[in-house]
Amino acid sequence: MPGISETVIEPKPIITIKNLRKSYGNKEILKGISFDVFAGQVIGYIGPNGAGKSTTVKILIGLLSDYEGEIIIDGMNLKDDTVALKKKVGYIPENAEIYDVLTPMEYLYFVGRLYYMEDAKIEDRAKKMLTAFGLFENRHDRMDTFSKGMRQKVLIISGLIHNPQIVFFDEPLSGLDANAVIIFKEIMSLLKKEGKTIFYCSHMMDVVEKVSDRILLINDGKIIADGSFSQLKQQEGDTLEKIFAHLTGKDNLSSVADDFMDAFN
Ligand SMILES: Nc1ncnc2c1ncn2[C@@H]1O[C@H](COP(=O)(O)OP(=O)(O)OP(=O)(O)O)[C@@H](O)[C@H]1O
Repeated sequence: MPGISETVIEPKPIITIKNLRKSYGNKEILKGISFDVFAGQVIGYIGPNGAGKSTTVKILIGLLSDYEGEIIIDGMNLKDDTVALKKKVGYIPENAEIYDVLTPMEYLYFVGRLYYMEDAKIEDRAKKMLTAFGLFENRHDRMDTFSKGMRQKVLIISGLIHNPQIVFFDEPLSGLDANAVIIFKEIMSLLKKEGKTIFYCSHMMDVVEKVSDRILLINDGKIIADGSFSQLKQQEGDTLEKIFAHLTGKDNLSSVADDFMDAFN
């Protein structure tokens, strides 16, 4: 209608990272990273080995505090390190030190209580989640008798049990069997439907391609690509694997394999 101006509401970022730098000793790992993440986005965070993915995630969840730059999560400065902020965030690492003398139920009680959850809620969620992953029968077995994949499932549950708003997955599929990977992908899309923000680091390009709204590629401590899979595809190549190889300067991977095999000659 003429004369009436529409107010455009800009989406507010749930995570803002400004000029993030991190060094180990003299070696600079993150070289000034800046980006916003918006509520409900599924971010695929990819990059070569040693690029700085886990370092970024460890900073964002408050595990590493000696960084430069500014990080705001849901309006709170990460440096303030509040309990309120911790409750909003879930973290699922690749291989965590799990207290494996405990049983899954004991461990999940331990984790749930750290988030001030009520015991009845912990019991209910733990049982349902263990059942979904086929571990209900093992709920009172010590985890030092578990396979790698069984432990990883408990780890996934422990990162989600408090129903966090923002979830960081760092290569969470490590050791999971094919069925568990399917369940995991389904869980990811259900978490997304619930409006969770997901930050997902992985080398499994096919999964990243499918689940991410937006892909960030980090190489040598800098973000070198940022866009949806279809945007990256238009610019760089037809599969995420090829885009990854191209942008990280590794278009000649088969000759690298030839060089490796040459060692036998
Ligand atoms: N505690 C540490 N002390 C010294 N250097 C470290 C430490 N942790 C990581 N690094 C170094 O920081 C760099 C980035 O490591 P990071 O684990 O963030 O990489 P990544 O992208 O997650 O790699 P990957 O895909 O192999 O898991 C690597 O060179 C690694 O050696």
